[in-house]
Amino acid sequence: MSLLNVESLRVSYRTRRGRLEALSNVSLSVGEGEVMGVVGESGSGKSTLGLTVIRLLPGNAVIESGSVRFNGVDFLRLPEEEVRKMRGRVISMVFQDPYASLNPVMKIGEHFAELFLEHGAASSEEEALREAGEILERMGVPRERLNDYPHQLSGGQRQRVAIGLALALKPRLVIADEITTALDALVEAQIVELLKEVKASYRTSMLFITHNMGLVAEIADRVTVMYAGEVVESGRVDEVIRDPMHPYTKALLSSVPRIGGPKDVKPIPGEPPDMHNPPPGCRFHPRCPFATGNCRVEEPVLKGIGDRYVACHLW
Ligand SMILES: Nc1ncnc2c1ncn2[C@@H]1O[C@H](COP(=O)(O)OP(=O)(O)OP(=O)(O)O)[C@@H](O)[C@H]1O
Repeated sequence: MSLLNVESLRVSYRTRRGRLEALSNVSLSVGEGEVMGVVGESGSGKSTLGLTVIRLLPGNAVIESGSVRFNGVDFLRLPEEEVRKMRGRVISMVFQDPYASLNPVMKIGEHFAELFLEHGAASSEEEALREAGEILERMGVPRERLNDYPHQLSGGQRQRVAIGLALALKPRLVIADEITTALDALVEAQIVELLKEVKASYRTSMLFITHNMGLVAEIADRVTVMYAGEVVESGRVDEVIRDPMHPYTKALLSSVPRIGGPKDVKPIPGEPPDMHNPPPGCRFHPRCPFATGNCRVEEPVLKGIGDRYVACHLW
């Protein structure tokens, strides 16, 4: 059985313009020690998925139906108090902006000490700081930085600290949401290297959310491709990259420069739909070069072909 099982998840937001369905019937699973890439353009529902899994959705979100099973337990039905105890210890999240996990008026060391003491993972502040120093060094940040405030660090170091905090209590699942997007290319490459080391040494499962298929290729074992709140394709990363089945996956792959791949990067023509009013039939049909009449009226269902899944009438 997988560590994380998301089944037929439907999540909407109440907005001034009415109800917006951000996730429509989304299913995926993440195995023990596995990195699942979740990829798609802005607005496809990736962050909503991550926030649902760790139960940090904003107040205007409504989980309409579906389930999130974590280690066999129905996570969406657990009392908030239990979820709070699990956050950080069993499941944690790293955001695009490291300040989402860092308090500007607390020293780096204090963040770790608070986390360890709150979860009973250290018996004294000295022990917590000793442990924190080791984690920082594993993250490639000098131990002396424990005495600094977040603003005294570079953007890359701040993100390393946020990753260290997320891993500190050795959780079983880390959700990483666009964690390199705000960094320049060089620092991004260093963080990707760090994540590869983390993957090899911590064996933590990861939901790696990104709009960049190139990063998925570097880090993930399997990938779930999302478009307009739906899963359009999933499978092993190497297979999906070698032989993408969904026209959207093909377009995503041609829109990123890859090491050794073609240099002529083609942006995906058109725009993702207004999610208050998504198109009928296949949501990708207005941008799809292969769309037929059927694609405009009938919604494709996700079909399994071996261990690959694709939602496209062409298959
Ligand atoms: N708090 C909110 N209230 C209302 N609508 C929201 C809220 N958060 C997200 N949405 C909408 O839900 C849809 C999915 O957004 P989400 O942030 O999950 O997508 P995403 O793929 O993570 O995109 P991005 O990379 O831009 O964050 C979008 O149409 C977005 O405008």
